[in-house]
Amino acid sequence: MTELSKRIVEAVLMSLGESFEQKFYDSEFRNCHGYLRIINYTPPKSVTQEEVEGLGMHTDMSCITIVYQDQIGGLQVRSKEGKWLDINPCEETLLVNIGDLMHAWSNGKLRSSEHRVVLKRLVNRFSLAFFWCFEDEKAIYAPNEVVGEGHLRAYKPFVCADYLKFREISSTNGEKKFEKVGFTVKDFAGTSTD
Ligand SMILES: O=C(O)CCC(=O)C(=O)O
Ligand SMILES: [Fe+2]
Repeated sequence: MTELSKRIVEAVLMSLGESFEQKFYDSEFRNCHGYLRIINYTPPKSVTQEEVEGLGMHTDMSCITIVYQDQIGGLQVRSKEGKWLDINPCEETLLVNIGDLMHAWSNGKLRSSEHRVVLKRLVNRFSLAFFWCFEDEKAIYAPNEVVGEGHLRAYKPFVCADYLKFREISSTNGEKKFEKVGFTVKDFAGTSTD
């Protein structure tokens, strides 16, 4: 997974600018680390509504997240226009989400994916999510070349661990957030109020 994450980050950097993977991989992403979350969703015994919340709407606190979901499906990603799109399970296919850390580092050029899990069937669902993150002590500051001439800086510099702490403290503690994303890096370090 480590090797795959590195390759994906390099590809993502290439998408931001010519030779950006050579310019920025070693200096910025060399000390990234990952952790794997194994999630088992047990549905309620009976449901009255069509869709049951499996995992509330959120953004990931990672640079990228690699997700495997089983054949049950249920993962949804929100489009820029606010429409929920089903990510249908596909054999031997992994999904990559951009997370908040990459969002801030890229000055918002790469959008942190807003996603959730809905349980549409009364069966167990299983997924694996591998979070690839900056080291805790890293100061996240979009390089000038990434921001680009004539563009405003959308995020103040911040230390990774401080953002993780902020999310922990401001998490909604079980409150329903199916339709609300909760706090993100915009609330923590955004320079504008929109
Ligand atoms: O279970 C899934 O498909 C997604 C899990 C997820 O988004 C997360 O753990 O952050
Ligand atoms: Fe997630």
